[in-house]
Amino acid sequence: MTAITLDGVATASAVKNELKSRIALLRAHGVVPGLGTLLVGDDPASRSYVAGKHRDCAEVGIESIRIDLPTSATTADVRAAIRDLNASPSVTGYIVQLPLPAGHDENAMLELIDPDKDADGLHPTNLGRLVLGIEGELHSPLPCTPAGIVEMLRRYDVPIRGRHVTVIGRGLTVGRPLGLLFTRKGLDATVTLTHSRTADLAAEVRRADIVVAAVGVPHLVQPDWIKPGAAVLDVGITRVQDEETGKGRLTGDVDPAVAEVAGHLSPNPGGVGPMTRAMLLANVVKAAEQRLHR
Ligand SMILES: Nc1nc(=O)c2c([nH]1)NC[C@@H]1CN(c3ccc(C(=O)N[C@@H](CCC(=O)O)C(=O)O)cc3)C=[N+]21
Repeated sequence: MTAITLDGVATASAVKNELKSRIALLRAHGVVPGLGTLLVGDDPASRSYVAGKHRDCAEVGIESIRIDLPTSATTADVRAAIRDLNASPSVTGYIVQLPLPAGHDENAMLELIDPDKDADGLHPTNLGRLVLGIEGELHSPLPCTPAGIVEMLRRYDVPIRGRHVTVIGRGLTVGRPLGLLFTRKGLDATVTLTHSRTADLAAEVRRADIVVAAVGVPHLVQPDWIKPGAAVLDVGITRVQDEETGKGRLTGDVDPAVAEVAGHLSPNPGGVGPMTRAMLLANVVKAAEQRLHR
C-alpha cells in the first residue's frame, strides 16, 4: 500500500484560482488588495520565501510592496518600517518575515503590527481571538500554516471530527496555533501537542489518525510510529548537504518509508509550504473584503 499524496501544489493552485474572482470583485469596487513584506537581513531561505510570496501575488492580481532592510538594521529601523506599513494605504495586509536577525525581539515587533493588517495572524490580538473563537465565529486572520493544513485535509476529505491528532512541535507559527484550531467546534479533533521534552514521542504518534510533524529534525518520524492508514503531514524542513553530490538539499521531518504505512502523506517540499502561501493570499483578500464592508 502506498499513501495518497496530499498535493500542496495542486491544492494551492485551486485555492488561488478561487481567490482570483474575489480579487476581481474587490477591484471592481475600488479596493486593490496589497500585500507588504518586511524582510530584515540576507538569510537565503527567507529571501527565497519572500520572493515566492511576491510571485504568488502577481499570479492572482494582488499588488505587493516589499521592504528589505540590511542585517545591520537597528530595532528602531524595524519599528519605523512597521510604522510605514501600518500607515501605507496601498498595504491592506503585511507580514514581518521570521526569524528576525539576532538582537531583535520578535514578539515585541509582532505587537506593533496593526491587527487589521496582520496577514500572518500572529499579532497577540489575533492569536487571542484564535483562543477566544471556540466556535470559530470570530473574523480574525488565522496563522497561515495551520489554516493551510486544515484546508488541505478538508479538500481531500480526510475526516477530522473526533479523530486524534498528534502535533510534533509547539512553535508560534505551526504547532501551538494548530492545537487551538483543530479543537474548535466544527473541527472537533482531539489534539496531543508534543515537543522536545515529550517522554515517549513514538507512543503519542502511534495513537494518531493525523500526524503533523513541525520540528525541523530530518526523518524523525519513522514508519513503525504510524498507525496504518493515518494521514501524515510533513511540515518541518532542514537544509542538509547531500553526501554524494555535495549540494544543498531540503529534508523533511518524515522518513519517506512512512508512505508505505500512511493513508495520506503531505510531502515536503510540495505539501504544506505552498498551502501556507495560498492561505497568506486568502488572509489578504479577506482583510480587503472586510475593509469594503466597514
Ligand atoms: N512571518 C512569517 N510568516 C511565515 O509564514 C513564515 C515565516 N515568517 N518564516 C518562515 C516560514 C517558512 N514558510 C514557508 C512558506 C512556504 C514554503 C514553500 O512554499 N516551500 C516550497 C518549497 C520552497 C523551496 O524550495 O524553498 C514547498 O514546500 O514546496 C516554505 C516555507 C513561511 N514562514
